Amino acid sequence: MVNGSSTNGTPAIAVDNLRFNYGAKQVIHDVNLEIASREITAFIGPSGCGKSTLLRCFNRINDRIPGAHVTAGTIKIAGIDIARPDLDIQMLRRRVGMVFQKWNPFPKSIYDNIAYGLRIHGEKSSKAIDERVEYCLRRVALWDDVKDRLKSSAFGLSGGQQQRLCIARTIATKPDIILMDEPCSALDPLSTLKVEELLLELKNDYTIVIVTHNLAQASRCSDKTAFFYLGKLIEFGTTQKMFSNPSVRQTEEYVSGAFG
Ligand SMILES: Nc1ncnc2c1ncn2[C@@H]1O[C@H](COP(=O)(O)OP(=O)(O)OP(=O)(O)O)[C@@H](O)[C@H]1O
Repeated sequence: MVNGSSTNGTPAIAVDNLRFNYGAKQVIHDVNLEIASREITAFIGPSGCGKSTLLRCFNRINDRIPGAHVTAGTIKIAGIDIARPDLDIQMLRRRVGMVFQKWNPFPKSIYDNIAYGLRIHGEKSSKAIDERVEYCLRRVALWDDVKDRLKSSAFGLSGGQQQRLCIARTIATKPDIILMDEPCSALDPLSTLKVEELLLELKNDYTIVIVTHNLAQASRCSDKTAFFYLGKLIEFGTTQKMFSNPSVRQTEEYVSGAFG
């Protein structure tokens, strides 16, 4: 069971000597990484370097891909090894929520997009559900836009609003960690800015890990940055240092746009 957020200095996510394969092909090579609570950590690196794969290891969503498997090492969430045989996977995915590149609201009303997960997790009180729906929509700055059309289809919202609805849906079930895989890459600049503002607000309560190709976004939003290349973690540090004075030449070349 993943139980509660990390406290007392325990990292929100601790990756220890992780190796990961798709079939016979190794795509993550001996990664060691500690992600602190209540921070935004950005994963950057050229296409195919393993950012999304590593992100998807954190809630074991890769388990759904035939042949995809961890071959060595461990991942601990709030100190709990998520490979434990008795781990409750549904609980893990509730604690470690995910937002995808292409927003994917359910084909339901705006209200039901959020209420659905609450009901699935056993909430029966309609008053409690109403309150949670409003709270989540306020947290993502959507409430004022949608409060008069909660029963309308989520598909009637703009792309940026749908993505914020998906974030609201993710926080509805009170995760500790939110994984975001290129959440803004299909959004226009204004919607991107709104999501970035939202991330900065949400990090007061959640640990956020974001995969992004947008280096300006990583430098604007994140506290820490991890740079990956060919499945290896090349450098990890404060975003300020990673972008202004990285220790490794490859990092410097990547953040300065020399390759990737
Ligand atoms: N389902 C899969 N089956 C087999 N190989 C895969 C699968 N998904 C990804 N890979 C391979 O694993 C490696 C890492 O891919 P991954 O998508 O994690 O990288 P990434 O850094 O997130 O790339 P991008 O920025 O393009 O999304 C790549 O070589 C990719 O081709």
